[in-house]
Amino acid sequence: MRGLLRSFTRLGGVRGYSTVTKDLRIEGVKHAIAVASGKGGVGKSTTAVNLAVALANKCGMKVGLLDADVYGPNVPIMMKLEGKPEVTKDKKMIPIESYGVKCMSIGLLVDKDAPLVWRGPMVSSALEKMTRGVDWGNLDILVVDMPPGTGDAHITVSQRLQLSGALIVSTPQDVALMDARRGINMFSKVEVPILGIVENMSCFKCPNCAERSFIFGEGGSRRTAAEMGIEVAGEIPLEVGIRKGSDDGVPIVMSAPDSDVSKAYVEVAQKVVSRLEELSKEEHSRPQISL
Ligand SMILES: Nc1ncnc2c1ncn2[C@@H]1O[C@H](COP(=O)(O)OP(=O)(O)OP(=O)(O)O)[C@@H](O)[C@H]1O
Repeated sequence: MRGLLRSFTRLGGVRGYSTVTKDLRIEGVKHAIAVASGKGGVGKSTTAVNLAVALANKCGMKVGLLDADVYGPNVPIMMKLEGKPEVTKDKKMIPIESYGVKCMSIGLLVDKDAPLVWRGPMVSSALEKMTRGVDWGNLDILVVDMPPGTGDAHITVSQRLQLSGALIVSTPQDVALMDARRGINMFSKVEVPILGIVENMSCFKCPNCAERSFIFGEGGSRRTAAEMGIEVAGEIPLEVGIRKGSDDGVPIVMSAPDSDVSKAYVEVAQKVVSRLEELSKEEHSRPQISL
């Protein structure tokens, strides 16, 4: 339904009216959401992984994780995925399950150390294979770890998956926030609702300091969110255990569920669930025109 609404509005149609068409969402997948960042290295994949694990293990959702970061697919290491995906009779790949999450990554299909060189339409066809060529079964939420930046791959994923929303990850620094704004504007242009902004490494709790044991950032994401009319979906502290967990293939939500960091990820997951519920209600209450 929303597929045609979006194409319609993109072609200059009138906002607020939809009409009946083929739904482009993946069969069996209720919501696909992007975890994106304007700038690279801000913790997008770490957020995607811990969000997916929190949604599955703390919110009782059926969850998939698609590593669409074609330039640096790290999910296989972060989720300790081993082997190649099996293929069904109708040639669909079966995701590999880890920590209760069904995972698929381009990193599972290529040699570990091979350079990933994408030319022309190759990114688009790889993403097609990673989305429609996978037997996801029934999922409440498919979390998509996007490539960093804003580009062709983002538009392709937004359109192919009919994203229900996008979560933007940034660090508190101005340079990261400037790129985050670009990301937010790009998703707005393709009519993907912003679920919120996650400020990663937002503060540091010094374990050995007697005084001033908390060092806070300057609340840059709060300012950016307020200026752009979006919500702060969470603030994740800087925590050494996160890096170790990623390298060892054990997301911190699993290894230290009672830590402040894990609680922060669970709060992000709960906000995502309630925001998706709100958006579904809004979509159902929109006026519809049938052809
Ligand atoms: N809150 C945090 N505290 C400490 N380290 C973190 C935190 N979040 C992420 N990291 C570490 O920062 C590094 C970059 O994180 P990550 O790979 O998730 O970023 P990314 O935005 O996905 O990067 P890329 O742009 O390359 O895809 C990793 O080593 C990760 O373990």
